[in-house]
Amino acid sequence: MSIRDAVLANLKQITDPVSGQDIVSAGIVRALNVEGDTVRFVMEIDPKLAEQMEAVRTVAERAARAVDGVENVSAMLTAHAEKAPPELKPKPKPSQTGPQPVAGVDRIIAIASGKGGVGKSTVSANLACALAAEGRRVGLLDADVYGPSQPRMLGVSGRPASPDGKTILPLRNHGVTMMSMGLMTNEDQAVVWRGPMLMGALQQMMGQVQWGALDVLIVDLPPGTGDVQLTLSQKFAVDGAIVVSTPQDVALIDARKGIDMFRQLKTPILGMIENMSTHICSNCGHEEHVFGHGGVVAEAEALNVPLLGEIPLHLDIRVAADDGAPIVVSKPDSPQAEAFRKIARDLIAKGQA
Ligand SMILES: Nc1ncnc2c1ncn2[C@@H]1O[C@H](COP(=O)(O)OP(=O)(O)OP(=O)(O)O)[C@@H](O)[C@H]1O
Repeated sequence: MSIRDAVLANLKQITDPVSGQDIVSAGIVRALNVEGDTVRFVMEIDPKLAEQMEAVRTVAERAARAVDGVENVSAMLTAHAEKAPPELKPKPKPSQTGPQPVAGVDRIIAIASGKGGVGKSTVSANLACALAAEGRRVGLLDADVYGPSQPRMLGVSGRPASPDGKTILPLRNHGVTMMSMGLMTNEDQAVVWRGPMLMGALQQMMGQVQWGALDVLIVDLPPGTGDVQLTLSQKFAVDGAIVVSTPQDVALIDARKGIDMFRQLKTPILGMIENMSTHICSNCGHEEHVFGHGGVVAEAEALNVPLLGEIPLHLDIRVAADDGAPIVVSKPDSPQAEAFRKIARDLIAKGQA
């Protein structure tokens, strides 16, 4: 049994005091991430129950640590999305609070997805590295507080330094300057991310991180249409959004919501990327359409947005991401890397990156 499965099995022994189900089935345990002997996950809870759930969090951490091979466990409490998101009806703000540029940053591109797990972070990391390989000065902000994955994907670790206590020094690898909101949270501390906190944290990341002079800052957003997306588009001059989706109907429905949101926020949509487009067997090269095929092409056409590219589902892409060197860095000449590199070159040719 893998460590992940063993941790999940132990967590399933814990009852959610609210629903009476186990905390995994109740959907409380999210973004479970195993890296070597370190296990991280978040527990999505009703913020009103934070005190009561803190006890459950402690038990959950202990249960995860009981698994053989696990040394460190970090479980964070996060507030689950409350009510209908206010972002559906954004109110225009007075001009002085309108979208502002970030000093030294020429362009901001947001990478979004309607649904989690469709490969938004993988696309962001590869696109950032591919743009850097083309000679662009690239920053990557991992704004996915619920499941920060860029430190792992880009192979960086450690907490960013702040020599003066005001500015934050980003990390750098594969030619990309990177900062992750996940690196700012204290691993031992339970954090309930509420809307205003998220907004504050995002503003801090954009304004206080010493990005230096960048041609493009890529922002890897959390999935869905929430506070982070809203704040980013309302407070910062976002030049364009790219929406990543798999060809499945369920993912596409959510992708459409994301596109609607950006349209309402008047953020230009640069296009859609179909990820996990076809599965290419790493042994025999046989192609298979695991999640269907062509769904995103059709959707992009229906929504009148460009299709920027199709990325195959390939084991090497996943392995490269887990090993801290995205495929465009670890196997730059592979057809899988070429799929990302072509998108990067096209964006540069159009003056968008
Ligand atoms: N084209 C691909 N081929 C193979 N594996 C992929 C591909 N794209 C993504 N993956 C893998 O799928 C998993 C989910 O990808 P990723 O973390 O990029 O998704 P996400 O949309 O950012 O998810 P979330 O926002 O929920 O964190 C990862 O293990 C990643 O390595």
